[in-house]
Amino acid sequence: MTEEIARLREEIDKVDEQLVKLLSYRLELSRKIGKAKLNSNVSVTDENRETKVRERWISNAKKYNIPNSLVESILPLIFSYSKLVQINPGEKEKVVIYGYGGMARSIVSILSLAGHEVSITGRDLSKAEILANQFKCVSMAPLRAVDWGDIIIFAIPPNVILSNSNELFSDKLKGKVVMDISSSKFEIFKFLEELSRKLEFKYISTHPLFGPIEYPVGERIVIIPSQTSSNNDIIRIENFWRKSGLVPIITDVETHEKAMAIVQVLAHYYLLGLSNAIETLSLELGVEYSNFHTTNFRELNKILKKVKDLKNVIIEIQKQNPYSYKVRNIGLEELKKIKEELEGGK
Ligand SMILES: C=C(O[C@@H]1C=C(C(=O)O)C=C[C@H]1O)C(=O)O
Repeated sequence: MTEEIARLREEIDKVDEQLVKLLSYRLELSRKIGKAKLNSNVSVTDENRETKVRERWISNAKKYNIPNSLVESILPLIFSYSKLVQINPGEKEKVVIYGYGGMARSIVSILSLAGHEVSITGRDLSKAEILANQFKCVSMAPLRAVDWGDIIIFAIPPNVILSNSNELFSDKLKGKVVMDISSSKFEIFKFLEELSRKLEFKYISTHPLFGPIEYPVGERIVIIPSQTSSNNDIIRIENFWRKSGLVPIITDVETHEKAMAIVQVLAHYYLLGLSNAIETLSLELGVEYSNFHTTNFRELNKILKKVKDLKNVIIEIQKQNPYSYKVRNIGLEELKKIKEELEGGK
């Protein structure tokens, strides 16, 4: 490395620190604005103000010779965190997260930031404790946690819920709101609705429409009411998620499964096929293609990598969704049609 590069990198390190410091200061100002809004009953999002801020960024970008696309990627993130620090959950809930995997982590990050009291539990308490320490919440043994909390979220795979229900669900859940986060609802919904009638808990099915990311600010979460959740329970949970920074979508099991048949089952089927075909073709043609990635292929590769990392979940969704068979048939038919079209019926 030349001396010049080393010196410039030192400069960059200083600039990076300034950037983080300024971001922190901007968030501090938002936090103060949030408090002032609370006292005057003004809502967190102010679209007119956001438009003005964006215009100022764009004109500054021009002045300092920065591409607009940089502003377009940074500013939405700044807005969402700026709004997140203004979030005051109003009613702070006592929330129990059962599980310590990627999705549990994602949900804990946003709930603790929004100021709820969060307790993490599960079979392996040392794992629960590690997650709890990361986000300044607590861990408790399962029975104690369920006794303590008002909202219980099972962030564990549906097959674990189904096969360990005797251990996981007890009459200690009576009167509490219980949610699961399974991707496919058909089987688990019926099972938990039945159980909620027996054990007298309020079952509200949910499905976060995001992967295991930290601080999923502004992402969507599906809410599916059951026969044991009242209108008031649904309003409470809708507010709970909204005020924690997510965007709730209320629907029913059937609509959810149909929508997931398209956005998950079909998309994953093609992506898995694409991933396998890439490997097969690369072997067949004897070509190492990694130096030839185009911009689109690079973006696609990021998605393919996620699909490979989550292969177990993806296969589970393919197995559970009631429309999977139909979806895959249509998927194949459409590929054939394109082939015929391209080859002129040859
Ligand atoms: C900080 C505010 O709250 C929100 C965040 C904004 C920002 O980060 O610039 C702008 C408008 C609001 O949607 C504000 O109202 O000024």
